[in-house]
Amino acid sequence: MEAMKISKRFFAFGILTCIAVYVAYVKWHLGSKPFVGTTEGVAESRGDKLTHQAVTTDLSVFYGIMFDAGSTGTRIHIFKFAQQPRETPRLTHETFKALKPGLSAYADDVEKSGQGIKELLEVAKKEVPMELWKFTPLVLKATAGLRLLPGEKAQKLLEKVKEIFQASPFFVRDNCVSIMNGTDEGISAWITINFLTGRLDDPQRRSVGMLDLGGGSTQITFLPRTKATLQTSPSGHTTSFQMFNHTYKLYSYSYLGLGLMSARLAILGGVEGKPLGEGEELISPCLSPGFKSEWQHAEIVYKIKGQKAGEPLYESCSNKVAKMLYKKVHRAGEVKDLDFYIFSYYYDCAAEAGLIDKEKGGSLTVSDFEIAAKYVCKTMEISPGNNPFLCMDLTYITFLLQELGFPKSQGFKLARKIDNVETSWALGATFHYIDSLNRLQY
Ligand SMILES: O=c1[nH]cnc2c1ncn2[C@@H]1O[C@H](COP(=O)(O)OP(=O)(O)O)[C@@H](O)[C@H]1O
Ligand SMILES: [Ca+2]
Repeated sequence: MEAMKISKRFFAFGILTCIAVYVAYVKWHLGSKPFVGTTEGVAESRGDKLTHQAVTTDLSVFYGIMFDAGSTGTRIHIFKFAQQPRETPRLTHETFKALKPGLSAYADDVEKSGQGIKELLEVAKKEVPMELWKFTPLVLKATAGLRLLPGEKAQKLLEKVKEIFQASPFFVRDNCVSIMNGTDEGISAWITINFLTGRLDDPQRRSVGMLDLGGGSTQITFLPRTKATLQTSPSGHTTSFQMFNHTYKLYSYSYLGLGLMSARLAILGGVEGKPLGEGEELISPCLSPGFKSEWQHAEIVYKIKGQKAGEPLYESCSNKVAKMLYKKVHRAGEVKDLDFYIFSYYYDCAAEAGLIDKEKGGSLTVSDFEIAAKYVCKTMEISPGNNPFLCMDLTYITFLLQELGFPKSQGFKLARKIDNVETSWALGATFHYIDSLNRLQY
């Protein structure tokens, strides 16, 4: 694969420094075995034999493993970095594998939760050369699924994962398994997208914002250009973070319960974690009239039903969605002047509706979602089709984007991968983690 250059200024310098310190750190931490594929400079100081080895294997290779324990699935990202002597390191490859359901589905059967984690760890063992296993950091971060679970249940699941991680041959620290807070999730995804589009290392290029629509929560993150945005934001909506000797002041907020699956439940009138009573069913104006089925969410099965035919489906559904979203979302004025990438269920729904190519992604406006919602809802007045939720989902997205402050004409970019790397928070979080190892040293 064509390698991507991290390169230039602070970012290149930062990553160089932090990898060097990180190597020093793991060597110090784990003993003094020579580091395979060490750089020429390091090897020279270690005597003839190693110098010779460095000439023949002059490429340093580093890996980082990040598990994304999302509400609807668990995914492993294995990142490979390469560094030529005296050159900046490059992200050269990502291996990605996803499993369903998410960790939270095993809340009442913790033992079973380990199976998927072990399966994904096997992928890492195949991908990372054996001699680098113990230098390769292994981390799991959980998002909305575990945030929504009672604390004790979530902790038990995390303990189980930690046990498995500690028994693995990879480099694990005490904080290797955690629930990530929503702001960090947004920041990490923002780092990923700005890194992959080459904006982090080029101050001349304006950064892009990002919107992620998960199953349980949804995030908005961008770098404000006006002071007014930072000054008028509600508390908790702005954040400062440091990475590679640079401080960023971002607008970032995660709405727990407004991920697509949680939103479906709220639109249907259900309550998270609460099963329906005997004979009860959820009747929705967003489902095809007369449609009847069962829907499972967070391990609970709900009986669901469409409303009797009457008002046009899009009108009745949008009234319901607007009510559900009323006063839940902050409108940041500046967003209409910025470029945004949108991820996850925004992408999946757009692909499902045929608005973008499933593989290649594309560009869409809020209006495109609205037109698709109106069209799909119209067809659902006759038949539920293959995806009985599509009218609801597209209507929800249309309203959510407007509640966030985007006008109908706003365009968005949709990309699942850029240069063969998943556009997920995982890469940004890996950079951040490596940087935190760096800070640990000083
Ligand atoms: O790395 C990824 N690559 C592709 N899609 C992803 C990735 N991570 C999450 N998704 C998408 O995110 C959505 C589910 O969100 P998730 O399960 O992460 O919920 P959460 O973020 O609310 O915990 C799905 O559309 C899934 O395809
Ligand atoms: Ca997610």
